[in-house]
Amino acid sequence: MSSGTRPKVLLFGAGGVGTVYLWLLSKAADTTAVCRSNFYVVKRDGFIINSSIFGQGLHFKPEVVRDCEEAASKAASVPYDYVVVCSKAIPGIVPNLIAPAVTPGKTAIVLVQNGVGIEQEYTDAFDSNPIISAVVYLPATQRPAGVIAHGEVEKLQLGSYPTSASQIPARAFTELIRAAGGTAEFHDDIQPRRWFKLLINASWNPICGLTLSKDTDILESCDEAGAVLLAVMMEIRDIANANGCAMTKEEVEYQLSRAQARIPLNAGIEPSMLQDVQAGRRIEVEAIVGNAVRMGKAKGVQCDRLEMLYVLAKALDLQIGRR
Ligand SMILES: NC(=O)C1=CN([C@@H]2O[C@H](COP(=O)(O)OP(=O)(O)OC[C@H]3O[C@@H](n4cnc5c(N)ncnc54)[C@H](OP(=O)(O)O)[C@@H]3O)[C@@H](O)[C@H]2O)C=CC1
Ligand SMILES: CC(C)(CO)C(=O)C(=O)O
Repeated sequence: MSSGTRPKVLLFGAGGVGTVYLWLLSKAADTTAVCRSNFYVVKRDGFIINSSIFGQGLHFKPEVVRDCEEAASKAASVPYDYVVVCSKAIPGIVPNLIAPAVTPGKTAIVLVQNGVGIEQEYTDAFDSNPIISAVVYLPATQRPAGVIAHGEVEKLQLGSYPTSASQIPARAFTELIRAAGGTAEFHDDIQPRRWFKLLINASWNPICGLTLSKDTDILESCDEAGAVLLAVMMEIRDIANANGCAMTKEEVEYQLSRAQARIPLNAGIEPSMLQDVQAGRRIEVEAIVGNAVRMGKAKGVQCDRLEMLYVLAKALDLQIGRR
């Protein structure tokens, strides 16, 4: 590790999820965050996290930079051990942006993002660096800039990418998150965990984003809704199964039941894709829906409902991009 026993971490994507991990990691590592629209606010006032788990009004002032070139110049001769990517998973952009802060053969890149098929562009860009793939359960929103609301779950599931790569960097990062007080599980193969989470994201995220509705509002909208959601999730399950990540119908029903159980509590969730649509931001349509559809079609899996969601969400994303 770089300085004594404290590893050196750069966060790229200081939004809802990233800031909670920045706060946690700052307890066990030397941290710096790349900030964009929140740069001036955070540089002046720091972040405030209101978390159902860690406490309300948590104030901290991290080291912030405007981009990875500035991060690299501040790092001087001591390279980053980790670049943690918590921006939205929009393909074709981030590897170039983080490159100045990535030391070949040294810096591990940790992808804390939703979706499937998101890792390969990092392996292509950084073929001598460890790539760590992380599935994240952490409902969080940044509103206004610098103020993070975090709900009742915090869990990372981590593994190497590709699965055959050395496990040492992913295991070390898992230990770092634990040492910082977070919840982290190492998995020999992280891909089945990605698909299990995708059951929720590839179904609820586009449906809620396209309808400007919380998940429970969809379920309550008409008698047909529950069966349609189950059918979409079963298509995702079939694609996962065809790609070597077996899931049972019971696991699918469990994922659907989580939203059903929140109806009497009046506790609907606004998935991140809905929040992005409301804020006029580009959506993670390829990472969360498009990649799965393509992987399904390549294996001859029937996924008409998911494909329809992809086409609609893609058109919405392009429309947002034109505004
Ligand atoms: N939010 C949630 O509840 C959950 C999210 N996830 C997943 O976690 C990942 C992160 O999501 P979330 O935290 O919601 O994302 P946010 O949109 O809250 O944060 C992303 C951050 O990345 C920053 N960013 C993007 N591009 C750049 C750039 N070029 N330079 C500097 N900063 C940049 C954004 O800055 P700017 O503000 O300037 O755009 C923003 O602060 C996603 O893959 C999401 O699907 C998973 C579980 C739950
Ligand atoms: C499951 C959920 C809704 C929150 O953890 C999510 O992953 C998202 O908002 O994208």
